[in-house]
Amino acid sequence: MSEAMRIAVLGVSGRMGQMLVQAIGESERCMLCGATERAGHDWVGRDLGEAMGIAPRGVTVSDDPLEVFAGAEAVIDFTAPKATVAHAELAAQARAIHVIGTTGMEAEDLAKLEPAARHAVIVRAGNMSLGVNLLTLLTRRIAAALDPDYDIEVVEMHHRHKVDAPSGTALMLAEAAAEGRGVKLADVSDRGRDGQTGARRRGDIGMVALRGGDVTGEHDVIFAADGERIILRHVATDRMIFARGAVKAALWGRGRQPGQYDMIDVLGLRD
Ligand SMILES: NC(=O)C1=CN([C@@H]2O[C@H](COP(=O)(O)OP(=O)(O)OC[C@H]3O[C@@H](n4cnc5c(N)ncnc54)[C@H](O)[C@@H]3O)[C@@H](O)[C@H]2O)C=CC1
Ligand SMILES: O=C(O)C1=N[C@H](C(=O)O)C[C@H](O)C1
Repeated sequence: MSEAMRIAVLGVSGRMGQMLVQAIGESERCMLCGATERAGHDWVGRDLGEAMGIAPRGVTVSDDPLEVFAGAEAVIDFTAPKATVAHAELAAQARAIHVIGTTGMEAEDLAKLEPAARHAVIVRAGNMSLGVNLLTLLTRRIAAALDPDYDIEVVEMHHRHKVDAPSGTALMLAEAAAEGRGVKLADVSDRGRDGQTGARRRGDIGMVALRGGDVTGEHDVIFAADGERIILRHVATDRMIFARGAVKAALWGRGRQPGQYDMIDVLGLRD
């Protein structure tokens, strides 16, 4: 049996960071070797287990990613866009597999991942669950089968703490719909209608974001025509689906060529 993969969790005190600690603990194929938080965070310098209110883990939370990356085969990053861009450069230097769940990254942030991917494996997805990745395939297929008389709208709802909109998942689903239609999302996307918008343009793909309460993540893709609607829906009720997906991605990355990959690659669903 091959050696357990040494994985570090970045942004460990976060909603996803704590889930990732749990998901790594579930697998015999990997072990937690390090954890980071942003400088000034009150978990920095403390034993991770003690900070989480569980038994001591023998891992001290660090605000020095370079030191942590040096001892890791993979790092899992659900933090914030600028932090993730900085992490990518360091992961490339350390030749560590970089699993990125962070959403809200702008085109300029994504462009900065390209040089890093020449030296390291990057697996990035706006949603790491099996269900949503399957839904992207269905969305692409249905969009390809229907003409633009079927108006496509992506509606998402998340908890009140979410800081980016539309969600990474909504963007994945809208991209899949555009791909199915053979158009560029940038040319047809209609985000956040307000005021005198005029009538809906044929062929547009709309995205709407709702925020409230503790909603883990809900996404509908609606194909609306005269006389009928098709609605594809994914409802996440437990963040462990994302954390387990991220751990799977890290393990999948072992021995791969440097480059950028996504969960469709990890799940073996690319056609
Ligand atoms: N791809 C996926 O499947 C999923 C993606 N996400 C995305 O993951 C990100 C994090 O989500 P949550 O955990 O809910 O947010 P959160 O705010 O609870 O956690 C983010 C953590 O990152 C830390 N952080 C920020 N800058 C840092 C730095 N430079 N170094 C180390 N740590 C740093 C913060 O202090 C915080 O603890 C968001 O972009 C969210 O949309 C969330 C769930 C699933
Ligand atoms: O911030 C979240 O919580 C989530 N973010 C991801 C997104 O932006 O789609 C994935 C999931 O929906 C939860």
